[in-house]
Formats: sequence, structure tokens, C-alpha cells
Amino acid sequence: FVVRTRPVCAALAGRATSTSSRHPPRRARSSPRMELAVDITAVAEVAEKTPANKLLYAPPKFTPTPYEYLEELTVRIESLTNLGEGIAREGETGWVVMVPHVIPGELVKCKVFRNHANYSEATLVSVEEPSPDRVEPNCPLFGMCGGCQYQHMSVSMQRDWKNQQVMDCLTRIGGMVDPAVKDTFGTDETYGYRSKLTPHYDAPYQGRVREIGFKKVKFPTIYHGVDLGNVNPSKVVDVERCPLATEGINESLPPARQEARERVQAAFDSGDGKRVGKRGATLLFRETTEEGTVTDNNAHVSERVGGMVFNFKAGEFFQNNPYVLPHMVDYVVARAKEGGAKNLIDAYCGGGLFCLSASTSFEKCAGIEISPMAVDCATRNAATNDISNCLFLAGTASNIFANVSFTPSETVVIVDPPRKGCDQLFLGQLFKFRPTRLVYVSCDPATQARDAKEIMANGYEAVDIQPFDLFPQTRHIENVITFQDNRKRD
Ligand SMILES: C[S@@+](CC[C@H](N)C(=O)[O-])C[C@H]1O[C@@H](n2cnc3c(N)ncnc32)[C@H](O)[C@@H]1O
Repeated sequence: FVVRTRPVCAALAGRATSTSSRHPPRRARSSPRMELAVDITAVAEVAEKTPANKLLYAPPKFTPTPYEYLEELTVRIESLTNLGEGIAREGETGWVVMVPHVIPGELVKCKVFRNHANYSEATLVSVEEPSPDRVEPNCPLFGMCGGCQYQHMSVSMQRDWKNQQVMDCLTRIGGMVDPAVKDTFGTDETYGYRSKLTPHYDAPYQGRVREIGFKKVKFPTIYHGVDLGNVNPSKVVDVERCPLATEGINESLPPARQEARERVQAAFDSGDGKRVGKRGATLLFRETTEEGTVTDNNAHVSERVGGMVFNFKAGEFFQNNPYVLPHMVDYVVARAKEGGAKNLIDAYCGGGLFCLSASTSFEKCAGIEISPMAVDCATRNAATNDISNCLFLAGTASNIFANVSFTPSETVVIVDPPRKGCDQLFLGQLFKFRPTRLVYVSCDPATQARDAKEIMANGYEAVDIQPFDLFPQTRHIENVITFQDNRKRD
């Protein structure tokens, strides 16, 4: 499997086959060519006569170098960016061209829609030489909807890439040499797994709610059957059904969408401008083991994870893949326990998921969380699950060290910060406190790698690196790194 052995940056330095109007086309090797759903030239001709979609015309600020608007290129994909886009090098200069919905190794035709200072962005037109890992996307909106990036890839390849991307972040940003990243863990539920969905609609027009769904991709992928002449210029793609969401959520979508439309129209008709909502709104769908699907952000819901029940507000943070979650929690608890420490600190603890799940393995536990609402839930969750050795505090993560009297050499810390990673004040306090072990859970391997560099510079060694596929069909990765303090203590 070639791609795994080629880090993203190394691959960038390689050579790729490419052709454009500037370079004589190379003959494509005889291989099954995927059918091009729309002839864009024909669409353009029609649009010429009847002013159609603005995507067919260069935007006013378009820079026509090195490529003209919608100039067609044939490129070999070398690698993927962390955002899941294919990277190719074009022409003699090796100009970088980014193409979404492709697989490394594929030869594809694409059309340029944006030139930047040192790379161009293109939309996929056809796949001339498909990868053996190319599969049929499950969703008809794939290529238009910005929610998924990998539906065209076999799940095993998605997981290999996620592994590769964690490795790349840790090497490039974290400064690690050959990090031992374990295979990405995932379950068989690669569709129908998402237990939270938040479709959005933009400002209604005359009380009419238009598309309700997710943000569109920057430029639709023509290959997936998109007719540019009919592309609605709205920034939101209408989603009647999302194959990533649970069945319960998909059953609730049609009535909730209709209800939102009728409610806004009625508010407009009655002159209640406030209830129309000038900036649009976001709907919530949350399915849990105890309540089924709810659509009220403020409803209290409960999810069973392992042997425990966690209550939280439907609109607040709670991991939304109930199939992978129990495995990830078991893994995090096992890594925390391994250090043999007596006490546990769970920073960025939310409703107490890790702290409470690990509580039977420690004498005393403390969690800290910025949302007072989540702290209330964590405290109630302790009582519901008959746990009496956990204390939850409301505040920023760095305040935890002043509020517990745990002996550092007998304490392990779990951190699960938001996407931006740990803040500097917290890291400073953490290094001063010096726990024996740190288990770092992250939904952004790039900010995690940045923090890992600092953690290792302060005497910790990364002893275990495990990515989890919490978000199949998308580029998103959850990664857990366990750090051990190997320095001698006075
Ligand atoms: C990724 S969530 C993790 C929650 C929990 N570990 C779980 O899995 O359910 C990150 C949490 O950090 C909280 N948070 C954000 N900034 C914080 C800060 N500076 N100090 C403490 N908590 C913070 C958020 O409110 C959120 O609940």
C-alpha cells in the first residue's frame, strides 16, 4: 500500500504526470474511464444564451494566472492535505493544484476555479484512472455538500489516511521522529452512526425558508452529476436525508424541516419580524439511548456509555458516535490507569465522561470545565451513577491545580480540549504541577501536535498514540496521545 509510506510533504516534492493546454497531453493508460456526468462545455454554451449560474463565469476578482477560469488540466494525485483535498503538481514548474474527492495515485481531469499566490484550486471533472480503493458514494449530495470529504474512498483507505495524517502532523508540527502511531480504530457502523445533526438555513426571503442543510463545498464537483447550469447560488445545500445520521434522526428530519418552514412563514405573515430570524437559524437533532430523537437544544437527554448513564443538555457537547465512543473511553481509562497513580484530574471535562468512567480506578478524581451547565450535569451524573469520589469545578482548566491538593507524583491528568488545543496558561500550570502521566484526547491532530512539542520539551515522552475513527466518511480524526514523565523526581 504505497500511500502510507509517503508523508504528505515528501509526496509534494515528488513528480507527477500532468497535462494542460500549455503542455501536450499525455495519453492516458488504457483503464476503465469513469463516465463524465455533465459536459461542462455544453452547459457553458447554454448558459451563454440564457444567463444562468454565476459559477460558469469568472468572478470579478479572479486572477487568470497561471490558469484561465475553468481551464481543464489532467493531473496525477500525489497525496492528500489535512483537509482531505488531493494534491497534484502540474506542468514543468510543478505548480500545486488541489482537487477534492480524489485518491492518491489517480489520474483525473479537473477545472481550475481559483488561482492563489502559490497554488490553484480545481474542481473534479472526471477520473481517468481510478484507484482500486474508489467506491460509489452513498449520498447523492456528495460533491456538493461540505459535510463529507471521503465517501468516494473505501473505509480501510480512509482509516489508513487518517493514520498517515496523524503521523504527518506529529512529524511536521510536533517535531517527532518516526512516531509509532497505531492503526486507526473504528467500528463497522460507517454510515448511520451520527447521533447529532445541526442543519442550518440562511436568512429567509419574504418569510420563505430556502435550503435547510449544510454548507456547500467551495465549488461543486462536476463529476458527481452536478449540472453547473442548475446549481443554486445559495451557500447551503438542501439535505432531506443524511446517510451519516442515525435512522431516528433521518425520520425526524422531514417533519422538523416542514415545521421550521411553516413557523417562519407564519411569523412573517403575522408581521413578527423577530421570530422570522434575520440571519437564519440552526436546527438540532440529537438521538440518545434513553430519549430517542429530540430537537430542543435545552432538553435534558441521557446516553448510556459502558455501564454508566450520562445526562446532558441536547445542544451541549457530547461525543456523537455512540458506536466508537465506549471503545475510546475504555482505551483512555486504561491508559490513565496504567501509570499506577492514585488520583485523576480531568481537565476540559464536559459532563464528566472520562472522569466518571475512570472513577473506580482512582482514590480521588477532580474535573474542571468552563461551562457551569456542564459542571452541573457532571455533578448530577456522579450522583446518578452512585459515584462519590469525584469533585467537579466550574472554571478555566488552569485553575484546577490551585484547587486540588493531589500529590503530583500520584496524579494522572486527562485533557480533552476544544479544537484550538490547550491554552498556554494551562500548559504552564501543568508543567509546574508535573503529573506522572498525561492522556491527551484531541479532535484536531494539528493543534495536538503543536501542544505535544511543548509537552515533550518539558520532559514527557509519548508512549502511546491511538487514532479513533469517530467520523467515518469525513476528514475528521480523533487522536489520543499518552505522555509519561520519565524524569527522576527529587
Ligand atoms: C472536546 S469537549 C470535551 C468534553 C468531555 N471530555 C467529553 O468528552 O464529553 C471540550 C470541553 O472543554 C470545555 N472548555 C473549553 N475551554 C475550556 C477552558 N479554557 N477550561 C475548561 N474547559 C474548557 C468545553 O466547554 C467542552 O465541554
